[in-house]
Amino acid sequence: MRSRDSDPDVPVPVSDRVTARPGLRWYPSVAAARLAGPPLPREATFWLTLEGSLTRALRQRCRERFAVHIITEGFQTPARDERRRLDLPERQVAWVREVQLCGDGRPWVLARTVFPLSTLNGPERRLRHLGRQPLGAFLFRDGRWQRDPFEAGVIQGTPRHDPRLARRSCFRAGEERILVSEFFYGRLLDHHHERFNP
Ligand SMILES: C=C(O[C@@H]1C=C(C(=O)O)C=C[C@H]1O)C(=O)O
Repeated sequence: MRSRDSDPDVPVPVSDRVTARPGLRWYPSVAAARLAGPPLPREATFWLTLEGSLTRALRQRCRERFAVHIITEGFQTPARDERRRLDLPERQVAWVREVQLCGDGRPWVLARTVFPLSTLNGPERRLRHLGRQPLGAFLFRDGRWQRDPFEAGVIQGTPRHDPRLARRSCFRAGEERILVSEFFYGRLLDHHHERFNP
């Protein structure tokens, strides 16, 4: 498994992962999260339901530079709820990529993508070698990949600037599918998206 990509601009601990954080609860939709979960910041709906590429939306909000910071990439056994969404057998490994999408040197989104082994054939072989190229550049390029509706995640009991909200959905292309989970850091949620700056 490749370790963290050294990037002096983004001084964040490698352990900064939220997938297993105890305070994380998933809801079937943003509406369900609003009904049953704690009050959500006004900006939550914008980011949790944003259609199209999140990368593109974040790039538009950067003053200087956007960067993908690799936290880890490698073969792992996905979490149980991830295996369930991808219909993977109990012990099957998958290719897992965790990155931070950073604007002007600060992490804005922690993204975790689970690629079943069956997806990594043919042209999708390159998905194991994305490096600092954002996954969105590949998924939104040719309309082959369609996205399922979002689930909304709420992380309670977390420090203000850590990820507090999340979304996840499957991208599908024929029989292939990948699960993309995106965790939004507080600094993205605390600013009105039109006037957002880090
Ligand atoms: C799916 C997209 O790609 C983004 C970039 C990712 C990556 O580079 O690993 C993962 C998920 C997304 O936040 C997107 O831009 O919407």
